[in-house]
Amino acid sequence: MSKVFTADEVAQHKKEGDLWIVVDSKVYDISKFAAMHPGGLSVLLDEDVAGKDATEAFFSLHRHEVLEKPQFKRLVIGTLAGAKQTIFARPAGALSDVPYAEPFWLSKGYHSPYYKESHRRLQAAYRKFVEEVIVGDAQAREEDGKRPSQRVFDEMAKQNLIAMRFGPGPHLKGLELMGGVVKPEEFDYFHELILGQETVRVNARGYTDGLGGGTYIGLPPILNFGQPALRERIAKEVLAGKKFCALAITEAFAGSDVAGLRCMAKRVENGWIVTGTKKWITNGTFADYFTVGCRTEQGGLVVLLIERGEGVETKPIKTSYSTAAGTAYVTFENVFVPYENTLGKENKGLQVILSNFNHERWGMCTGSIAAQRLVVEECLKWVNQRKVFGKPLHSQAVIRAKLAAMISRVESAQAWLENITYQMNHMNYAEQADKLAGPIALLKRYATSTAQETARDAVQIFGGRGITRTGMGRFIEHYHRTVPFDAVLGGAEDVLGDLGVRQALRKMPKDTRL
Ligand code: HEM
Repeated sequence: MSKVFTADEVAQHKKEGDLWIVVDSKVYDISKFAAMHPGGLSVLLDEDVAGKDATEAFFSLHRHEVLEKPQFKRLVIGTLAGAKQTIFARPAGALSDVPYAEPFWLSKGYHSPYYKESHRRLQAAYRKFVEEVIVGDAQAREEDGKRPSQRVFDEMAKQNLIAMRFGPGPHLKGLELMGGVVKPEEFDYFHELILGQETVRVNARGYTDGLGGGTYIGLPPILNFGQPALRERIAKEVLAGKKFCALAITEAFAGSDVAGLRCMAKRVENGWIVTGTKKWITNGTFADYFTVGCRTEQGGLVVLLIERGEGVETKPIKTSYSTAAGTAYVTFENVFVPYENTLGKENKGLQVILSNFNHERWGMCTGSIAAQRLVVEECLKWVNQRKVFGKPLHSQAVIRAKLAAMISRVESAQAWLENITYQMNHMNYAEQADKLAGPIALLKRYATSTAQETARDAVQIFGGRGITRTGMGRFIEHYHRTVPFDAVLGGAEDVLGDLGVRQALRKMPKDTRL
């Protein structure tokens, strides 16, 4: 690698079997690799490529990460005399300096009233953790469809990250959070927002849901409505990453209209007998505990904690994201559930189900908006390096107009999210339910509908690459394919929009007139 070659020396090696090229100051001997090159041999024998500096050609066809792979790093035999490396991968954990790639509070020279030092420390530590511990597993599992590796859950549990995902609260008491970067008593919703936004950087939507998505929505009803003994037992195992929860509300018969559930719970001595089905249950294929919404014989609803066991069957549902999310169809056949597994009161199940919706939807907004931002960064980089008609792609006004819309959408969504997060920090749970259910529903509707516009624009910018699962546009293809999830989970856009407006109308003063 230390050897220095002149341009003339490199130029001597320009034929099949004896082929060198230069990419970003490094000399590659691709004599043997050329025959295996996925882009073919002929492109490498082109007179502008063989024995030449092919940096520009390379970067218009490959992601930088190709050069980082060990099998390709090995092809480097030296450097080009007088040339300097100009393109560097962002080191693990570092911030991006592409404009708008980071929210304002993380962009050099900008300010924010919301974030303190503990937020910055958590962000820096967790980004590094995500890139060093999670990304590799995420990309591999998104591909093979297996659930996130136990190793990742174990590492997360060591840092108490699983506990932190549930936001501020007594469950954090006495814990050392991410090596002590934030104290349990100072942990607030902005810390939780950071975890939500950084996690999506793994760019694997199914995996992200696999990484505790079910627990994120399935555990809170247990923590908030379970008997103390049950609560403690389950929280201990789940926060340690050893057991997993799933929230089992939706059915083939009922989705956003939870009042229409058909899964039946019959009262028997010391408990319940449950029979019915549930569909689209995130983490269901590997969950140990199911927080299940059931109809009672009185026609009301009850929420029960059902443990995996006799009569409980789960089978995977293939959706447009990977089975790493463990999305399942769940059947309960005459399952006996002890009475102490009742969460909240009999026939008051709707209250239990609805109680966590705001927090859940807000959590979805954090991820959805951060994912939108990653797409903006991908597009800005691409338009900068891609040449069309001899000029960078950004020299086209229509492309700049698309970027203007994309940037505006993500910045407005982030600003709205931070405002709501600030409100959450200053309200108790009941106030949040009263005052923020509407705004959170409207924000989620906005975030996910703008996300879909951004996905469509990004595909137009990337062209064929934006619909190809490998290569330059692979994250755009992934985003475009999986973006509808955010728009459906936690309530479809139209339902949420309607909820937001109905909440506002309920609060209209009776005596107001134009
Ligand atoms: C060190 C040198 C190179 C390595 C290690 C390399 C590696 C690869 C790899 C792994 C792919 C598969 C797609 C991807 O993962 O991005 C690919 C595709 C391709 N490569 Fe290269 N490549 C090299 C140099 C070049 C050069 C100099 C050209 C110049 C024209 C070229 C042209 C192509 C083309 C046309 C494709 C297909 C792109 C597509 O399907 O969109 N490669 N290369």
